[in-house]
Amino acid sequence: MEAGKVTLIGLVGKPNAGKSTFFKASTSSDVEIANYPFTTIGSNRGVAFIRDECPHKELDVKCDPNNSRCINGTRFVPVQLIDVAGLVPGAYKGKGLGNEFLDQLRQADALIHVVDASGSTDLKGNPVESDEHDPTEDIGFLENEIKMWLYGILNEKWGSIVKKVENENNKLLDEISNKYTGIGIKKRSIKLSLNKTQLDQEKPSKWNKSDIVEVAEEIRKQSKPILISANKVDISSEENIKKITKKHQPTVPTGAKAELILQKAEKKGYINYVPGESSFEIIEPSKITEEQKKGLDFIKENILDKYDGTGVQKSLEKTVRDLLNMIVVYPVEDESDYTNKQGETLPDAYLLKKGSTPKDLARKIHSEIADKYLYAKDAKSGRRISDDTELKNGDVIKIVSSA
Ligand SMILES: Nc1nc2c(ncn2[C@@H]2O[C@H](COP(=O)(O)OP(=O)(O)OP(=O)(O)O)[C@@H](O)[C@H]2O)c(=O)[nH]1
Repeated sequence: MEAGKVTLIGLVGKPNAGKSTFFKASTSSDVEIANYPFTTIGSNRGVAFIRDECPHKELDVKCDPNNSRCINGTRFVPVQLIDVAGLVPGAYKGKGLGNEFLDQLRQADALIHVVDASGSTDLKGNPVESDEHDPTEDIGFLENEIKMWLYGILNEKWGSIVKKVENENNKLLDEISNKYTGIGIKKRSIKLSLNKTQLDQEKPSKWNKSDIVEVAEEIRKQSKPILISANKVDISSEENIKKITKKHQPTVPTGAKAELILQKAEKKGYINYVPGESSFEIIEPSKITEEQKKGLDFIKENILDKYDGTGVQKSLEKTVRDLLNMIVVYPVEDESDYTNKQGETLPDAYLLKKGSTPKDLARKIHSEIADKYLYAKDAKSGRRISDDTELKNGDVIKIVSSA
């Protein structure tokens, strides 16, 4: 991921799986975070949030968040969500995945695949009798689409790749990286993928089609990891959820519609509810109708209690934390009181890859701060830390630079 770039999650799924519902439920919450200035970026782009325990509690200070929000000690750190439209099964065989689809796919760091776990819609999203369609079929097809798209890019130029490696002594890693630079796949991902396959990188002329496909699949896993959101849990059989979970990890059982209903009830002042939590509280029971009470009870019993929440927030957080391996770090300019130049306490929260060093954090803040980086301090202990220190989730760090 490039320095300074906001983490971008692509939302994909066949028509009718509940993608728009998931998108709306993740990006239009009316809880205080909604005042965030760029919650709606465009028709299909929005800001969603990852929760983290705000260090203000541990440090016993009052925070003034700038690039994020703090609600009752929970910091909501922004990520971008893009609703990737136009997924059609088998497209790669014919005219190829739609241009718009590919363009948005290129930008995404990871994907959440919203699957209709109830089996009530077929591969194209048309309604069928409940449970008639096997939802696990939907999973394989998306992975296959992306894999074959990546394979196609390599296969088209395979002859020249082989020549460059075997006749001109170029490295296979460099040659493959060149083919994928336009679609934003990092050399590091390709290196990991090639090593994983254990194919002979000096003799690509010996590779057959399935070897190239194997490499494409490894690159897919590294560069576009997928989380399955097994949606419509309220009308899905437990067996379907189990089948999907068995076929793909990670899978999160999700009730996107329930999440939206809870947020609406919160907006109307009927309940207290914060997205991601596994319970809500009815504010004034006399204000809601018997029907509404029944609906809320249904959500509590069949979704919140059973799956520990609606799964929308969990899907986003698992994608960022487990698939993208990210941590939250809090940079400050004055380590004695954890403030920036404006005197705001713990103003910013940044997402960084696990294994990031203080200099990576500097790069995320500003290229000039990175260029003129001198050293870093752990604000919690007040001690200077070495340049190769691996930052931890929740670290509060001061970067000293001559900028
Ligand atoms: N029972 C149930 N229905 C849901 C859930 N999430 C979405 N739906 C319904 O499924 C239908 C399709 O939802 P959308 O969010 O429009 O689906 P989509 O995937 O965006 O579909 P396209 O816009 O056609 O691509 C709607 O009637 C939703 O109300 C859920 O968790 N449970």
